[in-house]
Amino acid sequence: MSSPSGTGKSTLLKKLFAEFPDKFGFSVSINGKDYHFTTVDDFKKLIDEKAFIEWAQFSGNYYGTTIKAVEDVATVGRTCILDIDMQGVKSVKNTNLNARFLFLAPPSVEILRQRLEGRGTETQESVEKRIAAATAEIEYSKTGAHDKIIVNDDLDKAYAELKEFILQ
Ligand SMILES: Nc1ncnc2c1ncn2[C@@H]1O[C@H](COP(=O)(O)OP(=O)(O)OP(=O)(O)O)[C@@H](O)[C@H]1O
Repeated sequence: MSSPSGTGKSTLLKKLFAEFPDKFGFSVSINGKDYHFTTVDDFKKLIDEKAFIEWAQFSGNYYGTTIKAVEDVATVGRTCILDIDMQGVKSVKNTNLNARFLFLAPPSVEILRQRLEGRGTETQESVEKRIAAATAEIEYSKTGAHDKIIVNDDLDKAYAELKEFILQ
């Protein structure tokens, strides 16, 4: 699942997890639990072995999602939902994971801006950064890279469409 920041992905996923607490999983948990720690050397080895769907380095620490972590979610009978951006979508497309791609789109860039500002979590600078990234994400979604595009205008309607796509 990918969407520009501020579109409403967390809002919708929260509803989904509340309604279906045992059906889904993430490759890493949101709250910092369930992380798998390893040494930097081992992490670099995994990069060389192309074990990661995506990885990044922030302030000297490495973070990443391995293909195996996603497969592990499936082996316990859950569906793994990945919260990824367009780079992540491209990376997943390069794996053998049997993935389906969903893009959650804002009704317009103007409304996205209102949501980001309304959430009260962003500085003016970070709003501009997110809007610039959103424009690229929206352009990418027009290339047919996703199996489904849901426009999050009305929350209940978007949630119904999300359930229909994800449970099929
Ligand atoms: N359909 C909707 N109509 C109006 N407001 C909405 C709708 N969906 C979500 N919002 C509001 O928009 C704001 C952004 O939503 P949310 O935090 O879920 O976005 P997000 O896509 O998860 O962003 P991020 O990727 O930055 O975490 C929130 O204040 C949320 O309440």
